[in-house]
Amino acid sequence: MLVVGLTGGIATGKSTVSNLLREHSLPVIDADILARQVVQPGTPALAQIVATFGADVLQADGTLDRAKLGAIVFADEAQRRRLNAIVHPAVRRAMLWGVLRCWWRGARICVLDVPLLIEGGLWKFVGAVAVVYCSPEIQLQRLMARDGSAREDAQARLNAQLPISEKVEYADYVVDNSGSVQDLKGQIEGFVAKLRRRAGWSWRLSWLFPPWGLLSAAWMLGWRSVAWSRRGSNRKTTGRT
Ligand SMILES: CC(C)(COP(=O)(O)OP(=O)(O)OC[C@H]1O[C@@H](n2cnc3c(N)ncnc32)[C@H](O)[C@@H]1O)[C@@H](O)C(=O)NCCC(=O)NCCS
Ligand SMILES: Nc1ncnc2c1ncn2[C@@H]1O[C@H](COP(=O)(O)OP(=O)(O)OP(=O)(O)O)[C@@H](O)[C@H]1O
Repeated sequence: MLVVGLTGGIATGKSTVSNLLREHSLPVIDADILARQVVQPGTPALAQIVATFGADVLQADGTLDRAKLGAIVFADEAQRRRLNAIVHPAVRRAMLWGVLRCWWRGARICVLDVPLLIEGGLWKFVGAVAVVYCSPEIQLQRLMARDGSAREDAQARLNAQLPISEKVEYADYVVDNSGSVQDLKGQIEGFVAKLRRRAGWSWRLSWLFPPWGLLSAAWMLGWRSVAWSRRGSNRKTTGRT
């Protein structure tokens, strides 16, 4: 099964792209949704959040006050790291189960929509990285319009992630979402066709004979790490940072 890591900057359009991919019958596992599920009342992650940030980050009904916690963690990197250390392991476990479910159902392609795919190092473990791009200015405008947030708050969220120009360097595919949603739909047609070609036919073999799947996954991971380290040394010799 081809596991595609879909990422981008905040509000560059990952969810919009994910919805279009679902319309093409590709299964999408959304890390933002999982990150909400793992902090539902009664979960160990929510208990750890309360122990770390205090009961003030809860609403009267016992659910997480996301706006309050967001205001804390997007203003302070150390606090954000503490939150990430609680939530990310639970999200990773849930994603792994999601991938296994896709494989079990015989999916040929499975898409992981993960905002922090590059920052968290998960990009190394997927078969292909797709980055949804738009310029930082468009990103900021869309973020402010969607969340009704002030420019400084939106900028603080943008600053909590690697700049989009750096994420693009990790991409096997770039989806340019600077234009209209109609333009995007056209690009997604081509993108899905490329993914289907890349997934090929060997997924059937992997499903019927799991050791083949494990071997080809190990080969792919090894090849990606060699290709990436070569790219890294080329960048050093050409003086790029
Ligand atoms: C801080 C929280 C409570 C704010 O909730 P809120 O509803 O306002 O935002 P939401 O979860 O919808 O996230 C919106 C976007 O913010 C960005 N974002 C979220 N968390 C982070 C983070 N820790 N670091 C950088 N960017 C982040 C992502 O691009 C995400 O798509 C929430 O984002 C959270 O629990 N974050 C930690 C978990 C996490 O890293 N989630 C991202 C996917 S794993
Ligand atoms: N091509 C487009 N033209 C105009 N608006 C768009 C376009 N693509 C997405 N948007 C809007 O921009 C906002 C951000 O898009 P979306 O929610 O898909 O981004 P995201 O990358 O998933 O965000 P997050 O990182 O917060 O999860 C939404 O309000 C969406 O409707």
